[in-house]
Amino acid sequence: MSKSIYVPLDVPKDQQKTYTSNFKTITHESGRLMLFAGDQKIEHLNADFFGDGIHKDDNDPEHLFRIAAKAKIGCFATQLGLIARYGADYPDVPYLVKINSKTNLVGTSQQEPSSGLLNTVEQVVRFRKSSGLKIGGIGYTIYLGSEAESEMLSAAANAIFEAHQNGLVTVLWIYPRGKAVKDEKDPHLIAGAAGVAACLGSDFVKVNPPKKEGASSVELMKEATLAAGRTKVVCAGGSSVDGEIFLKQLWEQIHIGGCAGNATGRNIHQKSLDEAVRMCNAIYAITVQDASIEEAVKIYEKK
Ligand SMILES: O=P(O)(O)OC[C@H]1O[C@](O)(COP(=O)(O)O)[C@@H](O)[C@@H]1O
Repeated sequence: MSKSIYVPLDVPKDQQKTYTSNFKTITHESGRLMLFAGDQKIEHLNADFFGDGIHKDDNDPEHLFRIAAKAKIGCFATQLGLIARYGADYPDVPYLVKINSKTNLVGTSQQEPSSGLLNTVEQVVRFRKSSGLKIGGIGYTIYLGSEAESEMLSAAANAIFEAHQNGLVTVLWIYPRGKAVKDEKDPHLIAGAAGVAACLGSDFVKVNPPKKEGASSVELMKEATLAAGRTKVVCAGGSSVDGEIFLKQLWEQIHIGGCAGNATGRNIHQKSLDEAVRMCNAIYAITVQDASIEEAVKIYEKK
C-alpha cells in the first residue's frame, strides 16, 4: 500500500503540517481510510435505524458515538449539528464533518436529487477551533447527472479549496443519480465519477461498486481506481449483509479493485455495540493493517 502523503498545491505552506497531520490521523499512516459513515439519520431518515434486523440500540443517535469511541476507525463522518450535541462526551473520536445532506424522500429514480449545504467550511473551521475536537476533514455528496449537478459541482469545488486552505482532508461521495442516469452502477459512469473527484481535487472519493451482467464487480472497479489518479477511491457500503461476505468483498475491493479503504454505515451501526465494534475492528484490520480475510473474520467472530 502507498503510504506517502501527497500534499496538494491548494494547501498553503503554513497549513501543510496540519494537513499532513490530519491525513496521518485518519489513515493511521497507512494511506488507506477506514471511514465509519454516520450521516444517515438525515440521508435515510429512520428506516435504517429502527425495525426488523436492526439492533434496538441503533435508534439512539448516541449509538454511533459509542461505536466510534470504542472501535478502531479512521474517522467518523456525520453532520456538524450531531457532533455538537455529543462531541463533548466523545472528545477522542476523529471526526469528518459531512457538510451537505438530503433525505431519501427526494432523489428516487423518478426525481432529481439535490443536496444543499448544511454548513460552510468556514463554520467547520470555527467549530474545530471552538470545540477543540479532532476534526480532520470534510465530506460532500454530489449526485452526478442530476439537474442540480452544476450547483453541487461548484459547491464541492469551493468546499475542497477552502478545506485544503485550512489543512482539512476531503472526501467526496459521488453517486450518478437522476432521470438522465439509466444505470447508476454502470462501470464507465462510476469511473467517470472517480475522474470528476480527481478534477475537483478531492483526497478521497466514495463510489458505489460498479455492476455489469456477467462481470466481476471488483474487476470492474479497476477502471474507476485508475481513472481517479491521485484521488483515492473508497468503496464497500450498502445494506447489511452477512459479516464474512462483507469482509471478503472489502478485501477484494482493496486488493483486486485497487481501492484505498471503505466508507461503511449500515453494516456497522445496525448491530449491537459489541458486534459493531468487532465489525469495525475487522474492517480496520483489512483496511489499515493489511489483514487477510481469515484474520479479519476471526476478529469479527471474536476467536
Ligand atoms: O454503508 P452504507 O450504509 O451504504 O453507507 C455508506 C454511505 O452511503 C450512503 O448510505 C448513501 O447511499 P445511498 O444514497 O445509496 O443510500 C451514505 O449515507 C453513507 O455515508
